[in-house]
Amino acid sequence: MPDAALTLDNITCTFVSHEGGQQRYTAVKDATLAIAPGEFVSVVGPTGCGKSTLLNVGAGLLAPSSGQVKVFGEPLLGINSRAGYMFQGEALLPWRNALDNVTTGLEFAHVPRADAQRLGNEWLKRVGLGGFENRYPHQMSGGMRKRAMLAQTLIRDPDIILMDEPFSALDVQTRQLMENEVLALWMAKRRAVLFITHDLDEAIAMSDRVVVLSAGPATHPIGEFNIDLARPRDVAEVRTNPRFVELHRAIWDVLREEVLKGYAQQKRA
Ligand SMILES: Nc1ncnc2c1ncn2[C@@H]1O[C@H](COP(=O)(O)OP(=O)(O)OP(=O)(O)O)[C@@H](O)[C@H]1O
Repeated sequence: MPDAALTLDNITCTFVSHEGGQQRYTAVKDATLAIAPGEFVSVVGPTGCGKSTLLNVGAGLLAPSSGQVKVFGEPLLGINSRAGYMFQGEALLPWRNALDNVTTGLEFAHVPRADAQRLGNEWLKRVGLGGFENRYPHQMSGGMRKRAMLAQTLIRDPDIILMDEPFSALDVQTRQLMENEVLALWMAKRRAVLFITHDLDEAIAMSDRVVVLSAGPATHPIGEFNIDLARPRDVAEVRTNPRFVELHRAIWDVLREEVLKGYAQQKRA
């Protein structure tokens, strides 16, 4: 069997709070998750359960307290250079136009400027921003900024794509358009994707597999579902498929209780 693209093996993350004494909070405990090359995996879980923490561990931005991360079979030490990371918030530099934002990563990788600009323009076209290369972030809509961020993440053709609720700030229509665009780009390249979302519909519509996390503290996977819906998929149309409805019910059965627990904890906090 080929190595998984990304393996999170028995990961535990304990944070130490320095406010008011040395309080410890174990956000993630003994979490194991593997993503095959070319596989699209979504992780869903209640708010604040530890989804971003797991993604940060996979990106090499956060060292786990225990456990191991492997990238194509090799232990990860430091930043995961085979991964591209698309954050939840705004990641564009306000003083750079769309083209210069999209090519930032290439610049860090010392790609010659002419090559970077050619690739940048190609990617801007691919995400529907052809002709907008000179726009600055404040001159773009939320959807346009997300498109630029997508191009910024994919331009280096990473083997692993990590996405943390990338479209949560968008209106429903723009969001569905972007989801379809991501699927089309993914179908063309078939990279490993770890997609974090709290939206179960989005997770099912996009993924090959949906992993459900327990409410925190000590979050870990408690359910895993293969999404056997045919591809290519249209994220809006697939929601009316009877199998989608069936999968939604089965996953929600597991997720519901965790969401309620997470909600109760937030109210207590
Ligand atoms: N650096 C840190 N120091 C202390 N606690 C942290 C740190 N990072 C995360 N936490 C805590 O760990 C828990 C999990 O946070 P995380 O951001 O991973 O959750 P999430 O599931 O991604 O949340 P959301 O759904 O709101 O995006 C939270 O209780 C959070 O407060």
